[in-house]
Amino acid sequence: MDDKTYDQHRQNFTKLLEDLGEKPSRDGLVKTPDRYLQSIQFLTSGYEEDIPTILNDALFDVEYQDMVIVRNIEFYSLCEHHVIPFYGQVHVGYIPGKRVVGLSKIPRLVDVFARRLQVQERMTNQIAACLQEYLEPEGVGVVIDAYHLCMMMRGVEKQKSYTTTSSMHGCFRNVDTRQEFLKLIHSPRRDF
Ligand SMILES: Nc1nc2c(ncn2[C@@H]2O[C@H](COP(=O)(O)OP(=O)(O)OP(=O)(O)O)[C@@H](O)[C@H]2O)c(=O)[nH]1
Ligand SMILES: [Zn+2]
Repeated sequence: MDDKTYDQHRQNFTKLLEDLGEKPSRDGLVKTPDRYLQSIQFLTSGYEEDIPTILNDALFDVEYQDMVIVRNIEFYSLCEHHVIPFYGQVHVGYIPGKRVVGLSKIPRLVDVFARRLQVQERMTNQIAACLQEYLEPEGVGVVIDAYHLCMMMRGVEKQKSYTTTSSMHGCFRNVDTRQEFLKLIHSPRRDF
């Protein structure tokens, strides 16, 4: 964003604070428009990310034909309807074709799709489709459990309900593979 545009947003946000009944010139609020703009830029930085750069050649030829699962990947995203956070955990599984991906790249991809204005279903599909495209695995499964603050601190105000979405590609659409994946991601955490 260029300086002129940034300044315009700062003025608009200051006006919004004023219209909400605040005094933007008071101590605690003087820097708030800047803090807000920097924070919203970070929270939507996923648009700018380049997936090939993130994968950074971390695709390795390894002979392994069974399921790889990275579970409990925490994320924070923003609901596109209310611009209020939704947050939770992503569970990713895949069965490699010719190659495996560097494990850390999976949470990095999750953040690419989380740091945008999102709906949970789209985010789930985007993570699965991205892994399917770059890894060309036998199959991939993504499950997301998330709390939506727009359903908690406003709106229906339900504190305990959370939303689960899933996206299955390739062999993860087979009943047995899907069941194995779901069983593993829901099994209790083991100490080791
Ligand atoms: N499917 C889906 N819906 C979402 C997600 N995040 C928020 N929503 C819903 O988007 C809907 C927007 O509905 P509207 O009726 O236009 O908005 P609203 O009047 O603020 O709705 P309430 O939240 O019911 O007060 C709400 O039902 C939200 O719960 C999401 O990730 N996926
Ligand atoms: Zn919402």
